[in-house]
Amino acid sequence: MASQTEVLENNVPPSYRDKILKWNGWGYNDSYFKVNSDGHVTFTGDKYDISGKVMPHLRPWFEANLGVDLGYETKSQTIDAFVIPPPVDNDEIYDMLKERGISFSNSPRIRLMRAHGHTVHDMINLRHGKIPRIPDLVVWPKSEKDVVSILEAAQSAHCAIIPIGGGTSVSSALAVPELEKRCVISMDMALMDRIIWIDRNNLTCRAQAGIIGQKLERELNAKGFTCGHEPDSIEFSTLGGWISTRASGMKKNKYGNIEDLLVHLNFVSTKGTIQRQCQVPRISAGPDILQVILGSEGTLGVITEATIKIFPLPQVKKYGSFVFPTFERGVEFFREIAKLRIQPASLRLVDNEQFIMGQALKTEDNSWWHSLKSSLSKMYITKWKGFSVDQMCAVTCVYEGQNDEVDEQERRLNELAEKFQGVAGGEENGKYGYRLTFAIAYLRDLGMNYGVLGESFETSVPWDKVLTLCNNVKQLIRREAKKLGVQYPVLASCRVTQVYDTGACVYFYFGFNSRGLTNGLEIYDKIETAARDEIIACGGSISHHHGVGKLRKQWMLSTHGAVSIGLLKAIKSEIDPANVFANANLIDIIGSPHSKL
Ligand SMILES: Cc1cc2nc3c(=O)[nH]c(=O)nc-3n(C[C@H](O)[C@H](O)[C@H](O)COP(=O)(O)OP(=O)(O)OC[C@H]3O[C@@H](n4cnc5c(N)ncnc54)[C@H](O)[C@@H]3O)c2cc1C
Repeated sequence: MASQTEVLENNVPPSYRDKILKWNGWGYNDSYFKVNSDGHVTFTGDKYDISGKVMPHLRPWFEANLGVDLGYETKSQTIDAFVIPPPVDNDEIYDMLKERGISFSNSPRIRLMRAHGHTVHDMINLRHGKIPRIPDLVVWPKSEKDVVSILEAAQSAHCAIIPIGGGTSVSSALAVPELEKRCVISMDMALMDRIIWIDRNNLTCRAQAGIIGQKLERELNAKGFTCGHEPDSIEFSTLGGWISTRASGMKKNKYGNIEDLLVHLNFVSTKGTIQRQCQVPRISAGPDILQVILGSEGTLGVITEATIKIFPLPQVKKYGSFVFPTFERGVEFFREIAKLRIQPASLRLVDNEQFIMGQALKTEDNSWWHSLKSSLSKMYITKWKGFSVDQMCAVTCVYEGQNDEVDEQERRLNELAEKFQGVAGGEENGKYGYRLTFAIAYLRDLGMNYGVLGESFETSVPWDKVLTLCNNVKQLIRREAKKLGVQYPVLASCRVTQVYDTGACVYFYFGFNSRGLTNGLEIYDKIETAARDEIIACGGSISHHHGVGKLRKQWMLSTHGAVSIGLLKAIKSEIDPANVFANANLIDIIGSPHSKL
């Protein structure tokens, strides 16, 4: 790492982010996929179900589906080789923070750890390149009072601020705009991580915004409650991050999305604090200001505390699974579930490509796929039921509730599945599908070691367009990749992850082997942009839950129209006239250095 002449620090707290997370990949330092000396893939560490296990089908899957050659490695540079730009110094802010007793540091590594999220660009820049502009200073408020104090100091010393929660953003929301000349402060919310109170009568909980999902859930569970919000990033993402990105969790059918769970919050802006005077379940008092803050992506101010709904822990949690002969049948099944409003806590339909990928991740002893290949069940599925292994797909579900409620849900789903030629696949396969969720996030890093560029992206779409959108986008990805010179098989796969009355959320995985290409990332960008254009042409949205950040900003105008964008700009210039919150997410601000207007 390039040295920096002077490191200025005050009372730097020990931080999980700096101690146990990777600097150039996803998740915990000790947890990653690797190829053993005998050529099989295993998962290291001891934090996940698959830790320490061998996945004998994974390497062949990578070879067949992405043309990966273990002889061709694209290892990451080391942290020592990484060139970190020097900070924009601002003596005034250092002095003011010290006077106010605020913890801060401008150490290169601490700044780097807060300079990015987890897009493919972020990862490629870390592994093989550099990040041209990173925060100049990191601060750690311990309370709302500290947040107010930091904002005052930043305004007075002409600094910009970017709040950071878990740093799991996949929209470039945390990237510092390259043209920003001011000293940029990354406000790390990690020390504001407490549950403040739990109200058992009204079933609400007040927590500080920096609390990480897994901690919030663990502490609520210990008291007999759950908040029910379970994004796939729950291990690292925060309450404040969820609100500011309008996050969605896998169990939204039962508990709701973050906007349904949010009752109240405190929001510190450069104009003062927004705080509703009463904590009521609903209010008819003009447009809802909470809806302006939800999804504001750090552009307007800092969420410091929030009150959310909580629920008694369910009596039963049970998994289920089904296989369907085709994706079409699976979508019809989901459509009917939504019509009848009988969706269990979570439902996922994976296409054939993802079904096969899921099987490739299983250890030999527990592979459903493996047993299908060799046992009577394969005969049952393929011969008697007429399923083709190249087309079948799977549904996994989570049931949560009272005993009789779950029994009834299970009974109705089993009955309905039969109508669409679905075959029950058992609880164990359902459970495995969900448990894999957290490990799958590590898979991209393995691919990147062998030249694979991969990403996931998502959308929401009306029911009548789900199938067209899924088929068209997958075909487009393969077509564009070929046209742009990708020489190996391309992964284009999707799953339906949320159902609504009027439509669904569709989540895509896309990846290709960049071996032999000099401009892999450019090709990647062209394909992703074309895929997003296709999504929109097919009636989908720019995002269901990942948000806009800077990555999807180009589609904001066509999504909302000029009048609405004008309104968003007016809100921004009213609440943050000096553009202190200068991450440049969502919209361009007239007069700001990044503005194209
Ligand atoms: C493997 C993986 C799985 C994911 N799964 C899901 C999923 O299932 N559902 C889902 O919705 N998303 C998912 N995401 C995306 C991401 O986790 C969410 O966007 C999440 O809500 C971000 O929270 P965070 O705390 O990490 O925020 P960060 O990444 O730190 O920040 C995101 C944005 O919020 C702002 N921000 C953060 N905290 C505050 C605050 N207190 N006040 C004001 N602004 C703030 C930041 O400035 C930034 O603009 C996933 C991402 C990854 C990498």
